[in-house]
Amino acid sequence: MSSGRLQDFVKFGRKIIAVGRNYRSHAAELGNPVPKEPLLFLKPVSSYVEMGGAIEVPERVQELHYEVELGVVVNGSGRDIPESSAMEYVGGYALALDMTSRDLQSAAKKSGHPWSVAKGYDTFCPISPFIEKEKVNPSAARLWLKVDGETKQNGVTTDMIFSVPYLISYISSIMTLETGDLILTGTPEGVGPVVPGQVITAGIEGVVQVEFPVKKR
Ligand SMILES: O=C(O)/C=C/C(=O)CC(=O)C(=O)O
Ligand SMILES: [Mg+2]
Repeated sequence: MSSGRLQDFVKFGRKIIAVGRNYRSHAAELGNPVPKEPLLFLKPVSSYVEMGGAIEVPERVQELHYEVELGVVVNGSGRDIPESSAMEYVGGYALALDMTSRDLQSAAKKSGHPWSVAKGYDTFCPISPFIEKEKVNPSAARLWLKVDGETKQNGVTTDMIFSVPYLISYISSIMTLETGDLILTGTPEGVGPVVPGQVITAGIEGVVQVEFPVKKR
């Protein structure tokens, strides 16, 4: 697949595979145990919103949280990928927000239900433009997020429990990874609520910055 099309992963990618609790600091702030193996869930590609769009708060959602994350854009099709060759399947990166209805997620957790509703509404995956592979060190990228100019998250991917190569290998042992798929690698500490009227800015230090207003759906 040409790199031109890879840059359009938002339109052509088939899956958003998200990793939960991949930073000890975030697991601790929500009172969750540190996972022994990656905790995976899927978000629909219909949840993408690109720069110029807005994050929508649905009527049913009482507490919408931001989570800044490093996204890994897959290039190539692979299953059972060894960790040693996993980086060959990285086409590039993106900065993403794993927007989460924390109230619906808490209710789902109590009932033993999946997180698809809490994580899957339209606009719940704000995304930066495609970032070339050479521009990001996935084991030392600083992620930051501000709400109305006030810093809320500031973490470094060095603190991930499971590294990008490990995640690629692990995920491909379950489902085939395909060009344009996006892996959301989890959020560092500092998650919290946003309401309509606020503006989120976020970035990978020295690489990319995004801005998304929050509005009512
Ligand atoms: O377990 C919880 O209460 C919440 C976990 C998440 O939402 C996990 C993530 O999406 C993450 O760590 O990035
Ligand atoms: Mg997340």
